Amino acid sequence: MGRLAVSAALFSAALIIEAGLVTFLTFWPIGCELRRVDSLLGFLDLYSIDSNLDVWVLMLLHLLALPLCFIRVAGLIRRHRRRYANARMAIYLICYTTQMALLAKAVLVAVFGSDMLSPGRHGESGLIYLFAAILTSLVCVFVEMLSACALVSGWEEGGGRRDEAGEPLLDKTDPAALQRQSTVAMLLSFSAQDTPLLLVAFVAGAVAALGQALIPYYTGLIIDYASIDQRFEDFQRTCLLLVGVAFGTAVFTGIRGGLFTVAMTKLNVRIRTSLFDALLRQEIAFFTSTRTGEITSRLSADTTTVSDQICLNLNVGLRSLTQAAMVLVFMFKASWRLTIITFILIPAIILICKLYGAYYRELAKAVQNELAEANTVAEESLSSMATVRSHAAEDSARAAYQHRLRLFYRLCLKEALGYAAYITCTTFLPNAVNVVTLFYGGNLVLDERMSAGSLVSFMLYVTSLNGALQQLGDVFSAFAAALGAADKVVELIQRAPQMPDPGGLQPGAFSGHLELRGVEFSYPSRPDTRVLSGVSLSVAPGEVVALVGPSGGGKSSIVKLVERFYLPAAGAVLLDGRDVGLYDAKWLKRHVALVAQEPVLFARSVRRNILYGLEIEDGVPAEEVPSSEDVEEAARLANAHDFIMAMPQGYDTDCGEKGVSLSGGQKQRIAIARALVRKPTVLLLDEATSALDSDSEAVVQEALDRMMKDFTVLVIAHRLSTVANADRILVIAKGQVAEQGSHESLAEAGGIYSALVRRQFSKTTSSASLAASGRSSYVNLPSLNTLAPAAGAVPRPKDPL
Ligand SMILES: Nc1ncnc2c1ncn2[C@@H]1O[C@H](COP(=O)(O)OP(=O)(O)OP(=O)(O)O)[C@@H](O)[C@H]1O
Repeated sequence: MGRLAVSAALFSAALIIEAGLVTFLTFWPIGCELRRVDSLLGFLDLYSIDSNLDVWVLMLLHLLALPLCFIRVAGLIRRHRRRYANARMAIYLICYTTQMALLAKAVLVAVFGSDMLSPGRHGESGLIYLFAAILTSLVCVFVEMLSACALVSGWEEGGGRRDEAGEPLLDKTDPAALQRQSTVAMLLSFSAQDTPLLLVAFVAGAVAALGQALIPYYTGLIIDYASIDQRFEDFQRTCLLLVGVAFGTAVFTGIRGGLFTVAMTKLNVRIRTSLFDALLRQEIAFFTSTRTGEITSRLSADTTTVSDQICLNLNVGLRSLTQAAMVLVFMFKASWRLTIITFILIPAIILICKLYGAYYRELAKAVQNELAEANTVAEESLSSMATVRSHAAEDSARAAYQHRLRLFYRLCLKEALGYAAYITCTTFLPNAVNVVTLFYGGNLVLDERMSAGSLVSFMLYVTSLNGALQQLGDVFSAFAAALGAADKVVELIQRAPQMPDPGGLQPGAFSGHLELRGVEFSYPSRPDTRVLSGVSLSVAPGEVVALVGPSGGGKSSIVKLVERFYLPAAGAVLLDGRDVGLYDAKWLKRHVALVAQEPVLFARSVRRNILYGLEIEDGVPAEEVPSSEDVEEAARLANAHDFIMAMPQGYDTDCGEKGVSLSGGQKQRIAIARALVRKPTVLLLDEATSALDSDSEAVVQEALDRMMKDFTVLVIAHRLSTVANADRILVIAKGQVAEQGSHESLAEAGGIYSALVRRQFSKTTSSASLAASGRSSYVNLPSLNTLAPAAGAVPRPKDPL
């Protein structure tokens, strides 16, 4: 950072002084009183000196510029020493050599006066000098502009690191610079869609800037007419003109502001939509490894920062730029000498802005990160408020949040200090320049080379230019902050999902034969821990297979693989003999329905919760959307119809956020209805009753028992009644199928299952025998999971211990 800052500072200083000089060399002949030029060939005479003060101004400029020009050339030669053949280097060298020759000549003239290079002797070569000066100036400015753009957009970032051949290392090794490139490209492509709107806004802004520049001009005229020339009619006319100009300026300023606000909103909507789309595309592993607070912070805070800051600053930036350009033209018209003096201000302000921009960008990124962390901590507590309350953990939640906020506050303090230093400099510099301008301008008025009105106009221009430049500085740092936030948003938008897209298979006939063949699996967040090792199982159409076994054995992971939340590392998950990945995702989710352990409902009506994923908005053709009768039938099957009808608005009752206004059992029954309304062929039941109290469980279990007769079912069960009802039982332990068979055969086999059953009986006070429980009756017995945790398995909070 240190070396980068120093070289950026030197680069910027040289660049700015050069730009000043280029302008100086180009405008000097134009600004000079033309009566002094007998012919164009006599242009060298333009360097003749009017007063001692002029000599000092010239000397100061040249003395400042020359060493910086040398540093710049030396830096160029060092950076490009292996690339002499490079065309860019050649252009640089020609331009700078010519410029240095011009500068040397200017210094000689400034020191010894124009006699030394008389027009008579050097007229011919002088003309060539003039064209060379203008041409080289233009080329230099163009090349430097490209260079500056590259620096800002990251093409030349990376601390100037180069490989052996002197090529920038960035495209191979610097992800930050690459990210910045794609951020800028994506933002440009987002904004490009509003080009007509932005063009109109820009034209309105240019007209407003012209108006702004005219106001000081007419003010100066009014002062001259009122105090010096005493021309009353002209005075009145100019006053009226000024009112007209002020009104026109206000109208165009309003148009520009309004249009930019519209563009800002459009950009915001576009960024949010793209980001949300990108998030919906991501694989499940992304959501388990990224905290929800961080994601929502990107979606809310960062997208707003990006669109607001970019549009606002584009608006202010363009306005300031056009205003500065217009004001400069008027300033040159009023007094070229004074204009050159004020030009000293530009390098200083731009240099400070550049350095501050780099520093601020880093800080802004850190502040955004810290805020996202604080949000995550708050979100974690707020989204699990019941758990926080039930463990009386409010104090630790508050402490964690306060800790994050303290870190955030410290960073903001740093940011504020940086801002304070920046404001101090940018407030002092313009005032210092005002004093110098007044001093020199006063001298010109005393020498009668400028009218008092022109001096007043000029001072108003200087104020206007200061304002424009200060705003440009603010724009620069705000852009930097917006780019920092945009980097993260664009990174998410461009993130490619780590799972291949599903196929488009939608077979007409589907029997629901489910098979896992030699499946090996690890979670992406823990690639070294094998969760399933060579699991093979098969569920025939219409069969009910129960998965039992110790906690952490891998039962839920099997269901997640069938749902294609994850991909197996080896082996295959097949439906009707074809890989699950080949099926169309929407088709698959209609034919293979899941009732999860902890049902999630959304803040919408009961009806829409049952229809979740099957509405017209989900891309389902109108004729395939289940009817109200279908919804009610599913709810009846799920034992949910009666309690739904008992609610004030029946199926239109709002479930509240995450279904808070319903009990656990009610939520689970709605989730079952949601699965049934799809009329699936395969049902996956993941311990659907484990989180319920015994009353709710009885009702839900009854619904499940009823369902199991009609579908191919893979059920993770820890209730003996469910297990006993199954056609086949698979014992999953340590990621493998340890045993399989019927309840009776396994209970007698003396393995893991019989140990589970034995221990369950010893814990049960009730003497209800398993055999007597029958296939359809429900017996509320303790969990099989509680009996024998697998060695090495991680116990999880959901276990009903
Ligand atoms: N998202 C995840 N990321 C990483 N590891 C996970 C994840 N989910 C589960 N695991 C781990 O995978 C292993 C198997 O978990 P799984 O949920 O499949 O077991 P289970 O047999 O269903 O357990 P339970 O009966 O308690 O639900 C466990 O060690 C668990 O810690």
